[in-house]
Amino acid sequence: MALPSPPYLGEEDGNDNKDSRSQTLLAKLKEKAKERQKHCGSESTPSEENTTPIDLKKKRKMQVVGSSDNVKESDQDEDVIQKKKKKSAVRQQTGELNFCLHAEKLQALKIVVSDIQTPATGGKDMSKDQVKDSPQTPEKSAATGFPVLGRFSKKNILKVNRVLPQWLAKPDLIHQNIKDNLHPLSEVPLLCAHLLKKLQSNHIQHLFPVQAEVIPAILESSHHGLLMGPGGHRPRDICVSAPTGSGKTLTFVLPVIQALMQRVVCEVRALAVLPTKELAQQVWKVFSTYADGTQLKVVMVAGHKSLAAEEASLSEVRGGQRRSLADIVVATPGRLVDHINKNSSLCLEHLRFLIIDEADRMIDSMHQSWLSQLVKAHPKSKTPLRQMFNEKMF
Ligand SMILES: Nc1ncnc2c1ncn2[C@@H]1O[C@H](COP(=O)(O)OP(=O)(O)OP(=O)(O)O)[C@@H](O)[C@H]1O
Repeated sequence: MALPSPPYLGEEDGNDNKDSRSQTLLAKLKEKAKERQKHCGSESTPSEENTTPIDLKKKRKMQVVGSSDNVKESDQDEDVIQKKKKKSAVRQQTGELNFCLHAEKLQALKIVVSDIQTPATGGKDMSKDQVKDSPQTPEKSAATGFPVLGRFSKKNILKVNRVLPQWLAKPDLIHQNIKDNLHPLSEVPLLCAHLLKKLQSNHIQHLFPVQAEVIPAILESSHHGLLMGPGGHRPRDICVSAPTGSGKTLTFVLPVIQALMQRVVCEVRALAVLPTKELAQQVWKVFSTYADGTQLKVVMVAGHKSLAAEEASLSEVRGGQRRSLADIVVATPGRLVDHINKNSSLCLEHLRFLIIDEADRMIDSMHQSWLSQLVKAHPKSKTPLRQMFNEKMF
């Protein structure tokens, strides 16, 4: 039996059927979606209050995934619309939550800030006077219990008055103008005939101001011997500060030679230390010039010769006994330390005059610790340093 074929309704009728079917399907889906929305809304509302935005997102995602299992592929468009709607709802909710969280944070910050500003005044600002009077140690915040840092009071610092020693605070001032303050040799007291003659033979008729001031002072202090100054006191140390070319070299050369020229036994009694070999050579030359005609011997140890040659010029051994060959030694710091450390030919037992020329530059070479080595080499090293400096210092 043949089945009755459906009546031909034309192409338009077929299309209508399809449309009506899809419309009904769409209507169903919409209903489902509405139900789901209602369902989701009623479920999520109470719990979302206690969840973080991240949890909410996860939840939404789970729901979306769960719902997609039940929906057919043809429903994807509708699903996307629903997702967007949900997302916007979630964003709105999370925005509110974020706002709430921010507000809470701000509140917390406000509490902390107010603690810092007003720990002890119950929220009121402290006046400047109160801050000044506040204790030195940091207080603990009443609200947090943490110590509040940075609240140290200002203390008036006592002004320190610099006190210079008398010899620096009240120095003997010497005229700067050399030409208008020349002193004829005949007027200079205590200068011996030998040196006057030597000066004249070197075409010097006048002494410069610094020379006229310092030479008599040194001669006076050594007038009663090398160990004792005026009144039985130890000879004074002397510090001279004068410009270049003012004649400082003769200022110490002349009195040292005059003080030593009557010596009986040759021993190193004067030591001049200079920063460079060239300066040592200049000073050695001046010493040699004015020591000429006396029995004084001037020796230079500045590295211009080998250490052994310098050693030989300092002393010799005769009859099993060491004999000094130098009364006045002119040295550079480096070589001086070498001789002190490496051999015993430099004996400083009888040293009476220590001359530190170019003292400002010599401070730079103090890293060689030549001065402390010198003090150690001196037999009076166990006595205080100032006694070591009984000699004159320029
Ligand atoms: N009374 C004097 N009359 C004439 N000339 C002098 C006199 N005293 C020193 N001179 C000469 O003046 C020059 C400078 O002297 P000197 O080298 O002693 O100065 P200084 O103060 O030691 O200088 P610097 O700080 O550069 O060593 C030298 O040529 C020296 O011969």
